[in-house]
Order: sequence, then C-alpha cells, then structure tokens
Amino acid sequence: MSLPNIGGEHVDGLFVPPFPDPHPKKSSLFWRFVRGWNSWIHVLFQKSYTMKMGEIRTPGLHMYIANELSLVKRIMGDWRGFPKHHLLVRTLGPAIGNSVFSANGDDWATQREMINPAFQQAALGRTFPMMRDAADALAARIRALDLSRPVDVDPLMTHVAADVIFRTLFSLPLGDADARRIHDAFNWFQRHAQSASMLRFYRLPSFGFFGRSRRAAADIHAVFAHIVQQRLDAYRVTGDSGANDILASLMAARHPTTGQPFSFSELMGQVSTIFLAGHETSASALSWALYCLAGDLKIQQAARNEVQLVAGEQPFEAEMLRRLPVLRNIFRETLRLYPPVAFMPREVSCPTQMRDKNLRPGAMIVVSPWLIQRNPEHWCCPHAFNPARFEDVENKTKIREAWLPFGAGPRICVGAGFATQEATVVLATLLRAFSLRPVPGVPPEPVSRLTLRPKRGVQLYLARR
Ligand code: HEM
Repeated sequence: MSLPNIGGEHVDGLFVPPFPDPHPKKSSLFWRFVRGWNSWIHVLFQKSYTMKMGEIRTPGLHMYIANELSLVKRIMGDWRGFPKHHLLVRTLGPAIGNSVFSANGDDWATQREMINPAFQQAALGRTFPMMRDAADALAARIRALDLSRPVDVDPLMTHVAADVIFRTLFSLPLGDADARRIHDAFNWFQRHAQSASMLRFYRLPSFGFFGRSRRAAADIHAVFAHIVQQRLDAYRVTGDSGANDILASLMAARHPTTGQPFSFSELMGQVSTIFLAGHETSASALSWALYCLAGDLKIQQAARNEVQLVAGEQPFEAEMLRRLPVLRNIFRETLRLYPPVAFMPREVSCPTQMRDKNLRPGAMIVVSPWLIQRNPEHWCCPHAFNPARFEDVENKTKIREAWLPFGAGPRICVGAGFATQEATVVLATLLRAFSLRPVPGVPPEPVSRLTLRPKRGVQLYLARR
C-alpha cells in the first residue's frame, strides 16, 4: 500500500517534484511490512527526516538509521568496522557474486585496487566519444517516435545508460532486444530481491522469491557472458586485449601480492557489478533530471542556453562539459532529491556505542542519502528543485557533508566521474534536440528498492527543436 504522492507542482516559484507524503507516526510492525514490500521510502515517517538516529526492530533484524553527519562520517569512513551488511550481500549475490560492490575487508581493498585504473581520469577521457555516440543514438531513437503522444522516458534512459556501459565495457553498442531484456530482467530482479529481503527481515520463508531473482540475474548475465568469454579466451592466447575499454583494463589487472589476474567467474562478477551499478543508477538519475527539467521551464531554458553558448551546433567535446555549470548543478540537485542509492546498509562488526545506544554485532546500520538530503536542517526548502542552491559558497561545507549520492569515504562510488560525464553529455544532447513538457495529471511516483526508480515510468511530451 502506498501513500499519496505530494509535489509535482510549483510552490513559491519553485518546482516541488513528487515524493511520498511521510506518515505522521512510526507504523506498526504489520504496516511496516506491508509498505516495505514494495518500497523502503514508503515506510518512513515525519520524524525520520530530522532525527539524529533511529531504531527499528523486526523479528529477523535489529536496524538503526544514522542521520547525524558526524555518525555518517564515522560509519562511512570505517570500512572494516562497518562492512556491507551480510543480508545485502546475500540479496545481491545472484546478480554480482563476490565483487567490488559486495566484498568486505582486505578482499574488498584488493578488488578496489585492481579495478581503480579502469575509472581514472585518462580512462574517462577515452570513454567520452563512446558516451557521445550513445547519446546521439538515443536522440535518433526519440526522433523516430510518434512525438504527438506522451513518451515514457524511463525505458529510454535505461536503454541509453545500458548502451553507454556496453560501449565502454565491451566497445560494442547495445541492441534494442538486449536493452529490453535487461530492463525487464532487472525490474524483475529488484522486485523479487525486495520481497525476499522483507521476508528475511521478518524471519519468514522466502517462498521462491530468491529463486526468481536468481533467474532474472541469469537472464542479464546471458546478454554479455559470451562476450567476456570470447575476449578472455583471445587474451589468454595472444596477450592482446582486443580493445581499449573497461574489460581490457579488468583483464590486465593483477592481484597486488600474488600477481594473479581475475578468473573468468571473478571477471563476470566485476563486469556484472559495473554493468548493474553503472546503468541502473545513471538511468534513474537521468529520468528524474528530465522530469525536473520539464517541471521548471525556466531552468530548462537556462540549461539549453548554456549548452548552445558553449557548443553551438558543434559535436560535443569532453572539455566543453567543464563549461556547463548550470547543467552540472541540475544533475547535482537531481541526485539530491532522487539519490538512486537511497539507503546504504552496513553491519555492526563489534559492540559499539552511538549516541545513547549500544549496538550489538550483526545489527544493521543504515546511512540514507534520501533522508539526509531532504533534511530541513541541512537544506532550505528541502523538497524543492533548486539547482542554484549549489552556487551558494557560504554553504560549501554543508553541501560537501550533507550531499552523498555517491556514498562517502573509501567505498565512495568508483564511477562518480564516469556518471557525471555521461549524464552531462546525455542531458546536453537532449536539451539541444528537444523541448520537454510534463503530462498534466500523471506525476511519476518514486519507489525505492535496490535503487530509486519511478514506479510507472516518467511520461513527458517531447518536441523537436
Ligand atoms: C548517478 C549514478 C551513480 C550513483 C548515484 C552511484 C551511487 C553509488 C553509491 C551510493 C555507491 C556506494 C554504495 C555504498 O557505499 O553502500 C556506489 C558504489 C559503486 N558504484 Fe556507483 N553510482 C553511480 C554510477 C556508477 C557508475 C556509472 C559505475 C560504473 C561504471 C558505478 C560503479 C560503482 C561501483 C563498482 C561501486 C562499488 C565501489 C566499492 O564498494 O568500492 N557507479 N555507487
């Protein structure tokens, strides 16, 4: 059961996009189960947004939420003391195995060291033309649609984000059929993984949900397993990685002490992680950014003017992106309002005191960008879409500490620079080619499972320019 959305309208000259109206009081165990079945953000109540630390008990889990910024810093900075929670690791297992997103301790540190080079500045520069090609292919796909009707931009954003990852991982564009297969399979995976998690939190049998999430994950793997196998076989024979892409960098990576490369199954784990962590999140951010731009025509026009001033009708170049501050702030503000990873669960590894609470080993402690980034103590008019807030130099420290859509500390998103470059080129391409208008009466509804997505897509009118 979901709460009514509020927002989707202008208040005091600012566009307030939709979010679930928080419950006045903490719900009972039963209602938390019912609401959490589909979406974590629908379990929240009013005080969740301002409390420093909260506590929730279910039959199978003792959970805390840490909102106070000093606690957030402590938790996110201590990757040994607060590893990824084993329930999250188990939920993600079928999709990403033991890879850099889910590993803990020294194993994580080694994996991170091995994948870092694929995302460094030089590598990012190499990926730019592939991102631009994917953005151009997206604009062509949209031009071929019947634009007299509303368009659901969400599957289009999933397609372009998956295409960007496909091109940068494998130097190959992603076909329409595979894009659809991935979109459907990951939605299916998220739905069943969410249900399986809720059942575990309540110590209930998983009723086959875990098995169904495994099948969905296998469907996604089938799209690229043969590519990884062929490239690895050729690399093992010739020593030639065959291209200058992320897969080449992963095949060339060596364990810092043993000198061993990733095995095929380790490589599949890293590729799946990069593929899923990299496209779901970016797709979500892009869909919400387009919705917010459609909701505020003035901001939309300001961003378009900036793009036109910097690039005119020329093809985009990487250096141009640095000269698009309005667009960059639109992306930041979208990630503030709709952080694709809304909750980051960690595990308490040894007895710990936090505020007035004694945390026991095994408890889950959650840091939530969704809550912190909508807390009125950190952000003025927290639910309003106001990209200009990021220009406020007086608030720089607060912005740095209370804005964490990419996480924080040593486990911060390895793809943050990649995602920013990708979103900027996709949004700039679309703003130059189309104008965007909302469809009255159908505001999107955010739901939060593994990632935060619009429940029934994002319907917009797009018109050629
Ligand atoms: C808007 C887009 C993105 C957002 C909001 C985002 C968000 C995040 C967050 C919050 C984390 C940390 C999770 C935690 O600490 O529990 C994370 C980790 C990660 N992200 Fe992203 N991400 C985005 C795009 C990408 C892209 C494009 C890639 C790769 C191409 C990527 C790859 C990863 C990986 C591999 C990790 C695990 C890092 C580690 O644990 O060492 N992400 N991301």
